Amino acid sequence: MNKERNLKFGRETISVQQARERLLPYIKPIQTEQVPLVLAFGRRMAQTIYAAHPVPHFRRSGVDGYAVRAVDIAAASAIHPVELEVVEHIPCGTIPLKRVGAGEASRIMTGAPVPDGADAVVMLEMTQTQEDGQHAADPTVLRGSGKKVWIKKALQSGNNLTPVAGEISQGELLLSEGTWIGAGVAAILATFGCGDVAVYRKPRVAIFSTGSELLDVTMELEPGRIRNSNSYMLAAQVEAAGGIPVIMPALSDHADQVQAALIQAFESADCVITTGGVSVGDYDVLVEVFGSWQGTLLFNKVAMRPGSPTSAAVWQDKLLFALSGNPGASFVGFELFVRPALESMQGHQQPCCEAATAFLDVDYDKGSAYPRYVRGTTRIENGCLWVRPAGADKSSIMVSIKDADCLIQLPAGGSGFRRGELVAIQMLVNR
Ligand SMILES: Nc1nc2c(c(=O)[nH]1)N[C@H]1C(S)=C(S)[C@@H](COP(=O)(O)OP(=O)(O)OC[C@H]3O[C@@H](n4cnc5c(N)ncnc54)[C@H](O)[C@@H]3O)O[C@H]1N2
Ligand code: MOO
Ligand SMILES: [Mg+2]
Repeated sequence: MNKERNLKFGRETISVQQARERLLPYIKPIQTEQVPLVLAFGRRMAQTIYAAHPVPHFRRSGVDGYAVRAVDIAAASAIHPVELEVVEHIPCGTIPLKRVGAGEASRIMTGAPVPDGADAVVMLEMTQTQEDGQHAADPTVLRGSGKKVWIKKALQSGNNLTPVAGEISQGELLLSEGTWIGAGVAAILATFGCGDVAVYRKPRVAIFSTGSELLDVTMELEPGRIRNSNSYMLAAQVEAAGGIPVIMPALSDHADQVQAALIQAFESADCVITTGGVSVGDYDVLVEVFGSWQGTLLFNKVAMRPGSPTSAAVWQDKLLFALSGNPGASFVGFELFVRPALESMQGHQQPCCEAATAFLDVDYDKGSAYPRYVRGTTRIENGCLWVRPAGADKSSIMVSIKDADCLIQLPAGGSGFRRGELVAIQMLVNR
């Protein structure tokens, strides 16, 4: 066997876990940048946020009603309402000027500061005033003080108000570095006045496809040729993982030219992906490239189906992922290796999400020498999660990828799996 064939066939098979471990030393947080809050959605925090003030920072009424002293209305009921004198009206955004004393109440709106002296707020519906019936027509009728209100319900001290720091204490750790900025995080950042946010820069990912059968997306079909779908599929995956995809021009068939093109791409890319050309075929150019790779080859065979020829290498501390050409294998290879790497670069602390379990919805008869990662579709029935293959799950099949919301992780060996068995699944962001 000549040297070249040795390279193609003499591959050391390692597990998915071992492959991830080999990648780890090269996955480093990317630079950070300040962006306006509205442009930070979907990015990851590059700063830690502690509460600069308590929330709420004033005792906040939870209802529209009357701020009272609970002790004054302890005997109140619908039959025996307790009469109080209204001393003030407190809309939201104002500061109460009067203390609520014995026998007194202040009319207050939801979200307004509860006045000193008061320790509960009675809902409007549990009260009655002389003007009830008029105020719908004239909302200013009750604005002043010196009116009476009758309270028809007793309350405990603290009812219907949130104390200072009832939600968040000053100094509390709110958002750790690496937190993904979604709706809830955006609300916290806005609450604490973070108009600009430090986030990790989006990694630029160059995507190359290989193979002289490939036509560009706008080209007419020709006999024996297909359109390049993997580059666009991978670009969508890169974007979903927070990166900036850059679809690169077609590579030539010559290993030295391919190596030069890849190395050049690293000048502006944080990471490079190739698809195709990693198996044992005559024209599998990446194999040849890795035979004379000027950087480090990390692995070139992983115990997994699909995508066993998935390879990875390093060029000057940056990662090159060489995914299989078969669309299913390319998709899965990205999810297992590239997505976690891109997310780690953006500060994600646990990018390899833990598997959940689901009941298998159909028999799955194929055993496998390697663990399988089957594209799956989940459904919930009576509160239980069921999963079935998204469609034909051969590595060469592209059309079922769109229906996958998870990868079903089937262990190696055995003669298949029966409907109703519990299987591990890894959720995807694919739909
Ligand atoms: N004799 C063997 N043959 C194969 C083996 C093996 O071990 N021995 N492994 C099989 C496995 S497993 C896989 S996976 C594939 C890997 O193939 P490559 O990574 O070398 O990819 P190509 O040969 O370039 O293409 C395979 C297939 O995918 C289509 N393809 C490639 N690029 C694209 C693209 N950008 N968009 C759409 N489709 C693409 C290509 O036309 C081929 O049909 O090898 C098996 N063979
Ligand atoms: O490694 Mo493959 O199983 O055809 O994708
Ligand atoms: Mg091939």
